Amino acid sequence: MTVARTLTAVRRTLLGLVGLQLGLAIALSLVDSYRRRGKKPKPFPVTGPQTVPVGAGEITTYTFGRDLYDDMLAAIDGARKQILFETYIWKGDEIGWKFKTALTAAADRGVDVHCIYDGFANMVVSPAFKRFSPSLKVMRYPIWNAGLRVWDLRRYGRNHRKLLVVDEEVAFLGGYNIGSAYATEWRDTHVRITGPGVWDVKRAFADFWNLNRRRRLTRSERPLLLETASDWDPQIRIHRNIPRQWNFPIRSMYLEAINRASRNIWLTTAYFLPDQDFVDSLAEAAQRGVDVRILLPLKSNHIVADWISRGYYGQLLASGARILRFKDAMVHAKTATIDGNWATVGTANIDRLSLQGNYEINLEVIDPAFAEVMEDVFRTDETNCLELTLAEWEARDLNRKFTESFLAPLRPLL
Ligand SMILES: O=P(O)(O)OC[C@H](O)CO
Repeated sequence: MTVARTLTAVRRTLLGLVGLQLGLAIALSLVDSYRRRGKKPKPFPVTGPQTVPVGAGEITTYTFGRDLYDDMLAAIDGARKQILFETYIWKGDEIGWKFKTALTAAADRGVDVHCIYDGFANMVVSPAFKRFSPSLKVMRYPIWNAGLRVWDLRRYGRNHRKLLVVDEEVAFLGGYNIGSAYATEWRDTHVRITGPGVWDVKRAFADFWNLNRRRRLTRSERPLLLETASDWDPQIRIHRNIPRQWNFPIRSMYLEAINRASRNIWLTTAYFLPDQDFVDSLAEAAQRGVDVRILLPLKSNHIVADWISRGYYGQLLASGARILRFKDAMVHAKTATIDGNWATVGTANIDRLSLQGNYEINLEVIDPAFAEVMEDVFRTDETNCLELTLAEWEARDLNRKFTESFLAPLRPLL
């Protein structure tokens, strides 16, 4: 056989394998969505909004969408000067309309309202919903943002952030997208902050707006938010992934905190597809005696992500880490708390798309009172979890082991 024939055979085999993997992924998704038809998630335990003072401001933690949306809408209704609103998903349903109506009313009474939503995430939302009053300044982050620079990987990140800033006074950020199902059916975590941290969230919005605006500024126009902050709050940091600047601090933030943990790491994530270094850090923490708990959905809304995620369970369980699976509803939170001191709440999932691909925003807080709230939330979630033991994991059937291994090469895509 000539070299050329061998290369052709290898190429066909590889293409065939990739085709089979994608085919299996599609088949799993179709079967899963068929099985879910008409099924409603069950209620789950939640903690009410809890507020603690941190530095010169306060942080309120939300774990139930309806509580959060009520407070966000009240803040929009009370705005006097400016609203900055940014979301990955903005459904055209009852909750989506409530936000659209409140934002439009604010703009109509003279408030300066800026909105950003992601074009790709809202492709299925009706075009009528996506027509806005001219009183609102709206940016649809485009589906294709690379233009003719197809080779430029910095232009492929999605805008996955979810935030709201009202005047100088209050900022919200966290895992919640905007939609009716998230109000009651999904377990998620968001925070409301006051104090110097608000400026950082405002800066995050303004930088994205200025970086991605389509139209050049006229001579008389100024970029959004030229002024700088006057205060530093040592307990609070806002970290932003900015793919356009190839800047991904949220992964580093996690790794640094995990690597210095001495007592506990309690991590909650909707999708768990970390890189090997991330898994190693968690496993090493467990091996040095840290109480590592990873809380995930038993079944998320993306079944292929669940299958691929399972590929990491063996190493983690063998290291002593515990895996807790939230049952009967989707847990979509992106949070962690460490050693009763450190905590993060944000938009970044523990997967490649979030940690090395998309625009994201996470709050990092070093404060025992806030860490205690986050531990309280975690304990409440644990009451709705099934723990997966190493013995159970090792006893799973061959079909499952085969599917996990077969889908493993798709990991870098997610
Ligand atoms: O990308 P996230 O974390 O906001 O989750 C969104 C849902 O997966 C939509 O299907």
